[in-house]
Amino acid sequence: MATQRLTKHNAAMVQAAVALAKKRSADALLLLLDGSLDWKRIAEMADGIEKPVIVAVDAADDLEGASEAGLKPLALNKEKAPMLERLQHALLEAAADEFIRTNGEVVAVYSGFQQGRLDSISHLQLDERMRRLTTRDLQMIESRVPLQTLKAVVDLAAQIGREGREGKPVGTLFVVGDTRKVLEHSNDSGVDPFRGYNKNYRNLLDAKVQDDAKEIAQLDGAFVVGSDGVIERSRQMLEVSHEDLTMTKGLGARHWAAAAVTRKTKAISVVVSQSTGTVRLYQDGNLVMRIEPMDKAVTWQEFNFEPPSKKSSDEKS
Ligand SMILES: Nc1ncnc2c1ncn2[C@@H]1O[C@H](COP(=O)(O)OP(=O)(O)OP(=O)(O)O)[C@@H](O)[C@H]1O
Repeated sequence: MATQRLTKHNAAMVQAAVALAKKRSADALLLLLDGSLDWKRIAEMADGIEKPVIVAVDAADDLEGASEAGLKPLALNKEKAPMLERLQHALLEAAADEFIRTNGEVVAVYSGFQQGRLDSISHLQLDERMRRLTTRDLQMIESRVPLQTLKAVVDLAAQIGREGREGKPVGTLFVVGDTRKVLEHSNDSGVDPFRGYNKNYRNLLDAKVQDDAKEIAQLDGAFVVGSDGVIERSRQMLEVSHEDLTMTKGLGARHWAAAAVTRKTKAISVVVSQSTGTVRLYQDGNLVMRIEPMDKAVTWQEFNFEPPSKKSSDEKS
């Protein structure tokens, strides 16, 4: 478990962020932390803020007691990521959990320069285009696959679409549910790296397994995933006829196969397009949801510590 100390300095920063959030009537206050804190104290300090006070840390364990204190807990699982990425991720997750509106204003306090020391406060105006599918959207297609599994797979797919792998775009396909039937329509396209592993090492609800899946997503073929989130097979080529389907122009074999398999089975397909990063969900052969990659809509600027050079400011004036 990691803890973050509520030093005099950190407390003063939280107070300043609370004051700013109140003054600007922000839609939420976000505390991006390196570990657990005295949540009751934080709630007391934020007293008077009518809007959500979100506390985000990397590990879910460190958020124990936060809900009870009246705060909105957010586990990030982004320990090694650079600060701006963690902040962006926290905002996206907060929007997905409906703690904030996707076009709201948020005051965020975080350690931008030194771990454990809250040194930065940002007042962020979120972009309306920062659209993230919400649990409510997913509930509409929950019918056959439990929401928890669907959410984990869609989150992972959106992440793959957004980030790719090592700077390269990655496309992939997850076919979720009705595995027995799905496997009747699929063949190995190569050695399946998950084969032979215990179920616990194949469950996509687990962050480590998600990382493994991101690696394997670079290889050809689809993941066949059970309703419980367990990867039953990876690297599968689907063989299904798709004569009776209609498909958006420009989509290729991966998307046709994804849609077709949901016509023949009760599974839901979650496809990431390599060329655009867009995630599409198919059910009964139809497109039921499309999620655009968000990092193309939300642009984050790096901090710039250098004052503009004399020359460039002259040019502007
Ligand atoms: N029947 C299939 N089952 C599983 N995977 C497939 C199937 N057909 C194609 N793929 C995978 O999709 C990859 C890309 O194929 P293609 O470019 O035709 O698809 P696409 O639908 O245009 O997707 P993208 O937008 O990602 O390019 C292939 O290299 C292969 O890994």
